[in-house]
Amino acid sequence: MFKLFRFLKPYRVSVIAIITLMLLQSLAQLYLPTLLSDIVDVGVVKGDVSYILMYGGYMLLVAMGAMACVMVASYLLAKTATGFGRDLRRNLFAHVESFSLHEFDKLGTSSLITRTTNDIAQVQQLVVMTRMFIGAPTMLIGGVIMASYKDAHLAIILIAVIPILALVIAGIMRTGLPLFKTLQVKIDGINLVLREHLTGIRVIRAFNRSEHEKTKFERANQDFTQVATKVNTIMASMMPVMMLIFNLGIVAILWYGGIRIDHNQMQIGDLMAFIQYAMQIMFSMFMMTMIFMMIPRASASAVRINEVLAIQTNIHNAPHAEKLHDNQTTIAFNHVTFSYPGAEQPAVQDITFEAAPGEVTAIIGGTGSGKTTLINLLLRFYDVDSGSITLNGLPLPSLSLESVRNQMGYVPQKAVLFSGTVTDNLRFGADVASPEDLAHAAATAQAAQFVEEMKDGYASVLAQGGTNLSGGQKQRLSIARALARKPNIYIFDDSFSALDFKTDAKLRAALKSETERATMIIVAQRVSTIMDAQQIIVLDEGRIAGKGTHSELMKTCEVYQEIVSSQLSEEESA
Ligand SMILES: Nc1ncnc2c1ncn2[C@@H]1O[C@H](COP(=O)(O)OP(=O)(O)OP(=O)(O)O)[C@@H](O)[C@H]1O
Repeated sequence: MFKLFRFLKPYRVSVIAIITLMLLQSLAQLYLPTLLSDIVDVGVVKGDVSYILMYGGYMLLVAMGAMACVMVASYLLAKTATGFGRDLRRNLFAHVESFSLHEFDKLGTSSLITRTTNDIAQVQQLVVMTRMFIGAPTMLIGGVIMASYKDAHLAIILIAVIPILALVIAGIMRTGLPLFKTLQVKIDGINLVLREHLTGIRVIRAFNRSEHEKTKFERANQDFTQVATKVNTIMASMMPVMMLIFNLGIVAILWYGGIRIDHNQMQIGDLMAFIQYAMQIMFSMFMMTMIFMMIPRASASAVRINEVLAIQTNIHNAPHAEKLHDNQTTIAFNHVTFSYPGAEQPAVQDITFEAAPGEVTAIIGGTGSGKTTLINLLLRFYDVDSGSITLNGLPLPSLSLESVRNQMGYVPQKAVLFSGTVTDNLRFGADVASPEDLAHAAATAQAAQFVEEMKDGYASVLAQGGTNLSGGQKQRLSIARALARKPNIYIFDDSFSALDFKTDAKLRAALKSETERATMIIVAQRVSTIMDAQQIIVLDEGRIAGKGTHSELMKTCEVYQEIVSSQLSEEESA
């Protein structure tokens, strides 16, 4: 957890001020009972009214000073803690941004969300407690010293009670500590079910699985509640036990104090002050218990945050990464093999081909044959296990990630749009594109007509994820977004599947003139989409089963023939 406190560095002046103010406040609190005992022993017992008024005035001043210290410290602390939380969230978000898909797969989206929100809130809460961190031990040690100063004999009772209390707290904490970690994992579980439920709501309703989902949520919720109840029960038992031990201590102090006053070994005012110190000690132990209750949970959260911060993704810019700034790009896969982490079989194996500028390279194959994997590798979402991918002869890892991705216009298999207007979405990868450029891209992608028919045209607001559009419309906007970038490399990952045959054909015809000089990689399920490609790569179970034009493959590649015969009539395929 201390590692995370490095994020408090920018607030060191505030932190020093808070510590100083809290020390002053504690000292003032410790001084008050002594003033009270003086008022009683000197003023009240001797009937000296002016002494009472003067020392009463001192007490008021000291109490007000203590209050002012607390107020300023609380203000500074609130500012520091919220700033700390904001900085930590910002850093964690930026760090997660750098992850490759491998790290996302490993940690899970839900857990990353919990870690960025709930876990940070736990640690932030601990920073808010800093006030108690300083106040509690000072009051405890100061209280014992002052009480001993008032009456060393009576202080023996206090000194005997404190270790008993400390032992009880330690025992309870030992049982509760491991449960705090489990608690955060259970929150991950709830987030996971919730996320799946909210994103898959349509499918859940269509399949009448609402009840099943409810049960799943109930189970996750119940799991969390069980652990939370257990933790709270353990923690709740702490207060009554502490109170009991302490009250017994007070009874003992009153009893023994009474005897000492009886024997003229102690004054009444000193006993009153002693009891106040005992109260302060008890209060500081309460505060310390609260801190101890927070620390395990916050440290479990801190471990989870540090876990994320400690992950170093291996997909980053090499120290002297070169920038790719050619206008045309030749892509080459050289004996590329890649397995997803934990997978038994490589997803793609010994893949070699070249995609030249001005040409269309199509990739076709059955489901799970590795088509999207090749695209993931080309976009450097993952690094290859063996072999290499080169752009204009330069290996992908030697090039700056930004410059490589700047060259690419990627249209994913499942269209992803963002909340905002149509223009915002089209401009996503082309900040400087003019409205005319965007309209042109939309027209090429066969999206112009439906966008213009929308209530506010290009200024129409899209719902989160583009849910107010049809699948085909989303797909076309996603294509227009890639076109607006005017990239050197186009990557269409099965991007025409949501389009009807007519729109598919019109779009491809419009694309041809736009992308004449570009390197086109088209992954497709439909043979009709890629029949005209200069090169077709046929994938089968992660390996290349054939390479060539449509007519060449029709003669040489059995897998291709099977795909074609399952889709086209003989006349079309000839
Ligand atoms: N993130 C992942 N983690 C582990 N295995 C994966 C992952 N993504 C894909 N795979 C596996 O890798 C293999 C190739 O998947 P890929 O998505 O490349 O196939 P595809 O040809 O694009 O399929 P489709 O046409 O159905 O989209 C499959 O066996 C799949 O189960």
